[in-house]
Amino acid sequence: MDVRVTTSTVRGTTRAPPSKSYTHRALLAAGYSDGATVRSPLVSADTKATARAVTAFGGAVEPDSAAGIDDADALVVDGFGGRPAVPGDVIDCANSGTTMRLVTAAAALADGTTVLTGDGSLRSRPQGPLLEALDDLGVRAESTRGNGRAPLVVSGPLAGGDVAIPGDVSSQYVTALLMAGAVTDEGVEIDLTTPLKSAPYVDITLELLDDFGIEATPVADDGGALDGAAGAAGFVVEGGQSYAPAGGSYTVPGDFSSISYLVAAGAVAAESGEPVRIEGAVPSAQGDSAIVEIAERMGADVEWDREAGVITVRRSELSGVEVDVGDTPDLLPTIAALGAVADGDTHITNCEHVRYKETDRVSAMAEELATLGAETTEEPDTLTVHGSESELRGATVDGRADHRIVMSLAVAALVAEGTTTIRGGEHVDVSFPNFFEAMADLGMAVERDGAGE
Ligand SMILES: O=C(O)C1=C[C@@H](OP(=O)(O)O)[C@@H](O)[C@H](O)C1
Ligand SMILES: C=C(OP(=O)(O)O)C(=O)O
Repeated sequence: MDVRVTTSTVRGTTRAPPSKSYTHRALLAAGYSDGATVRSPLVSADTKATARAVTAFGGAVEPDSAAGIDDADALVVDGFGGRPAVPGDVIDCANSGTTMRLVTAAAALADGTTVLTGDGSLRSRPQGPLLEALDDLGVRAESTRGNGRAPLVVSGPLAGGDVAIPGDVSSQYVTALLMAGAVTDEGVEIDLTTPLKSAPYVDITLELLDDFGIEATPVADDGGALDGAAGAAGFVVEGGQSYAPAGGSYTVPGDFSSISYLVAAGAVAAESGEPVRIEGAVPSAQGDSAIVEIAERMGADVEWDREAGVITVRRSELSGVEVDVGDTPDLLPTIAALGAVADGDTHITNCEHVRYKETDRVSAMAEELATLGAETTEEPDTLTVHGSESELRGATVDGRADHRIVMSLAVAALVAEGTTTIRGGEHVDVSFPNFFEAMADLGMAVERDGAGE
């Protein structure tokens, strides 16, 4: 679907969608339990893939009312009690890397064979280190094409044990092993062979596991317990634990990766003197809350009332900065879009792992922002955007079938002169299904294939 965005200003109050990362984990953790309710879930293409996997393992995921899953205020999960059944069919993880990694480790617990696949993007992403780790733990875990990519075949059961895995490809391997490890007989000890990137995502996992009554510990080189995943040499999770959230339910916080587009839109295009207010910005373990500090460093007029969970942002002149995205890969497209509007160079460093996402987001942003008139320089682990608002001109850009590329280009399109056509606008359904409705409510001039404003 083509989306056309014409230069416009934004103002008013909007609400952050619920967190994709927490929803995936909460649905699977509820699956590992005897049953639990997930309140304020993100219902999107990716989280539906995790719900399908929970169902395939013998659980069930139902909306709490007759409203239907897309409008559910809560999802009632009937769990499989730590013992996934052998699925009756292939599990389709669609576009979701989180689903594929977390479900591959869950599948290893089943006493039989599970087959996992996904769309073309997901079948190009790296799964090799997780397959090797499971293989080392005595599970048959293979790529059908022998290239470390899906389709995958996993035959359990997994008893647990000690395993080594790199930390610089995807933190989701660690999350997967910790979540499954808690219900093994022997537990799992993970030794990182390279430093962990995207560490805050493992903190999200540890926070959620704690809320489900599961103990898992990051450890230092000397084996001592650490407070968080940053700088960890490994992780330990005891086996034989039971998932059960206090009171039988878990509430998902707002999503800071999604909030990043709302903050960026306000920073570049808020109506003069008028703020954009974003509700649902409650503090949690999400590393992507760094968007507030990054926007501030660029010169944005932004305030975060953490207690109220409200971010207020007004338009201001932005300047280029240097940002290390080792911990916050999903912010790269947003920062690149901000950089295209800012004055001077924005250097985004430590971003090689951002190439392993739904698409190579480093190249995608370098090329698509260049189409809008921004100069960009790409290196293996650095993207530099040589910004200047006056240079951005509406053009036809390719969203690369990647939700974050689409949403970031839409932010740049707010200030690009004339109309920008973004191809593949429908892919926002992966993480922020009502993105264009929310932006239109704030004032974005947007048309979607005859859908109007
Ligand atoms: O665990 C998670 O919820 C995620 C981890 C990150 O991936 P990597 O750990 O592969 O960098 C992030 O990019 C992804 O959007 C969500
Ligand atoms: C990379 C992402 O998600 P996943 O790895 O789950 O596909 C994302 O949401 O940006």
